[in-house]
Amino acid sequence: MYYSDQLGIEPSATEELHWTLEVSDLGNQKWHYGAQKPSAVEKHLLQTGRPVASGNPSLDDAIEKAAAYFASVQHESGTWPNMYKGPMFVTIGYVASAKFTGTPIPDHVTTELVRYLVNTAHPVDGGWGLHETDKSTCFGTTINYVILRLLGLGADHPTCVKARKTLLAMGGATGNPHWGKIWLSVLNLYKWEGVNPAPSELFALPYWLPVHPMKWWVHTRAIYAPVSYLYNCKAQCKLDPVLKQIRDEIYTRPFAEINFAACRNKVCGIDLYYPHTKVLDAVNWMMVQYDRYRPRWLAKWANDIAYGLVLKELENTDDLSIAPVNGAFNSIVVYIEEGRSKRFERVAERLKEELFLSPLGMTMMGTNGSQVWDSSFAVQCFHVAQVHNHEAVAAAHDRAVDFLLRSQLDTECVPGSYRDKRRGAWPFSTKDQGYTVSDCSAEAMKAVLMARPADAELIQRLHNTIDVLLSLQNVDWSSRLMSYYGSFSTYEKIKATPLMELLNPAEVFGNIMVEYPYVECTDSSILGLVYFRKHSSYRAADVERAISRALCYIEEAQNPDGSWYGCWGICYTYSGMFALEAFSETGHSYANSDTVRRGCDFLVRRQLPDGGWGESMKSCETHTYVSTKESNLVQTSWALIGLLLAEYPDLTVIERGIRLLLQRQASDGSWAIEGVEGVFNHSCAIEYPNYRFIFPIKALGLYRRRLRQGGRVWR
Ligand SMILES: CC(C)=CCC[C@@H](C)[C@H]1CC[C@@]2(C)C3=C(CC[C@]12C)[C@@]1(C)CC[C@H](O)C(C)(C)[C@@H]1CC3
Repeated sequence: MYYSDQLGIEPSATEELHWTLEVSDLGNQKWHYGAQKPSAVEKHLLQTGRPVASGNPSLDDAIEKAAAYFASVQHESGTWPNMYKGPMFVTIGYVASAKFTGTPIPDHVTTELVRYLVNTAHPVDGGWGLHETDKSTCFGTTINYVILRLLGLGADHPTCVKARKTLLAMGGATGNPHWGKIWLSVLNLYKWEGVNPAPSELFALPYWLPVHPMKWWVHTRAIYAPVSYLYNCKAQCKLDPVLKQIRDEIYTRPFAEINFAACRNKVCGIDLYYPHTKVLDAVNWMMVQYDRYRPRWLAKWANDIAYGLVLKELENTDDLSIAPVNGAFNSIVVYIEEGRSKRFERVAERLKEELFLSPLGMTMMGTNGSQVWDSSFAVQCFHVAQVHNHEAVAAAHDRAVDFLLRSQLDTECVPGSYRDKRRGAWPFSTKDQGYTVSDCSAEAMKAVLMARPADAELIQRLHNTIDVLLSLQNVDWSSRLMSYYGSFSTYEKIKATPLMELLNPAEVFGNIMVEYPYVECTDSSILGLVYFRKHSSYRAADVERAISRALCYIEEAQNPDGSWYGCWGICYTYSGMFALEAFSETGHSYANSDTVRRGCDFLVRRQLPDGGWGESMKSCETHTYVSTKESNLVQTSWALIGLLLAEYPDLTVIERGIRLLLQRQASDGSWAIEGVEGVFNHSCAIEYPNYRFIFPIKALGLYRRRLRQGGRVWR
């Protein structure tokens, strides 16, 4: 029973299966309301009852059943739709955009959005954090409280009463970090003079300057372009009775008495992950003076430049935007410029693709999905487990491969977008989103090569992938200087110095200003290149050199205790798996490599008494391995995959982990969601529900292979 049920908030249909999920050929997803016969996919996503655990299946049975179950919940588009949730600061974008632009939110959506927030409120204090499993913070509590009130929940509703009490105890909404203050200002619940400056003039600076925003990390610049526009015109929603009431509810003092300018640098201590540097404070102070005295025409001129960049982003993403945060800001900016134009309607419509439904209710996801990433790993795990051509799996396997082939980027961005060549690469979610990611490209390439190893036309298509991938490696002089030579970053190679982090204004996230070297991205890139090398001699010398440089980087990035810090999954377990796979594919194993040996020993030392592994989100925040009490299915699989690929000699260690995977499997072959697996920017956790199939299947498959090689059988 959900908390929302206890409070009498009924799901938008007494049967939640009244909802249907529409998915296009390119993986774009949208939930619709209306009674239709639910498919296996909707049942899988919305069912609440779980089958009981099945005891001890045989290894073959477990693999067979798991793969068959996973195949059965694939959508016919070749994707595995799933709720990519966790961050608690995204839905505000959808609700604020609707409020600002006067776009109605349908009742059934409203109900489900409310239900999700009611169900995720902190059980003790009733607030919300940066992500779903976080402690309550000022940011999370303020914006989600505002959402509930805008969606029509009364101030006297128990959920609001409890959250408000917590918010006021934290000092009220003036303690919000930068982004919270921006959303509040857009909603006319705060004053722009209390927001640290983000002038659009930054985008008008000459590109050769090392601080030019178009050299920042793609997400940060994609968000700051529309934000700077809103800042320069001090955009504000029309004040109405509800907003007036909220103004009276979220502060510890009457709105009219608050000195907003004095709150510019005030951030609630609970929220603070990345405090301002002195450099940022000084720059902010200067920009405040600038903002005060600059002529109106200059602000407008700079805004035209920022708007031009927003339009290019929309063109390059078919009106979707890189992710919902900038998508929501973009929709407001387009509305200010064009009113309810055709473009605005389409941007607002596409924003809805980021909403997803679960038994808890509906929320806005971190991106429009994880389609390409998941389908790549799914294809790979079917091959590793040698079930890709089994009757229950073959069709799903082929559909996933076709989806990947359809999703390869085949156009360039419009000129003047400050984007690199992308033809041949793959994105994380969908082709429409259209942003190259290094590891997504490499893993997708690996998957299609596993499926169609002898396809000459495919190899030809992959030449472009190789060109993009090679262009992404960090190999210029500054990378030598900063010792990330040979590494790969996420979307682009590093274009501006990491010293830019001194100007990180976000307060709640680390490492967002520029690209960084990432061990996982480097590992996956190696894997992609190694697979390609097996099938083609295209740019052989370059590929060879890229692989060896990347390996050197990973060796250097290893910590003295043998671990690698993971940035996109929790945490050392995730990264350890990727690193060990990269070494294994290049001929290094426990027997012949000291690096591998230390990597394995680190993992083995963390095995829990029940044979599994469990790592806490605190590892990411504190950069030290923090174990959970309970072991976790996905992390256990990661550790096992690493050890198996490294040919860790002691099979009993591995066998204990394998038993745990089998014990947790339900009688229908599935596994339950156990906890959050992913992370970003060191502080925000995000769920990857498909990992609970992909990685256990891969681990079991590798284990079976190992037993067969040794001529042994599972007892
Ligand atoms: C702080 C900001 C800007 C918030 C918006 C959220 C996005 C930045 C997040 C949500 C999902 C996210 C973590 C993601 C990634 C980057 C940052 C994203 C897009 C990437 C693509 C980086 C490379 C990684 O190896 C991997 C492919 C796993 C992830 C996938 C999700």
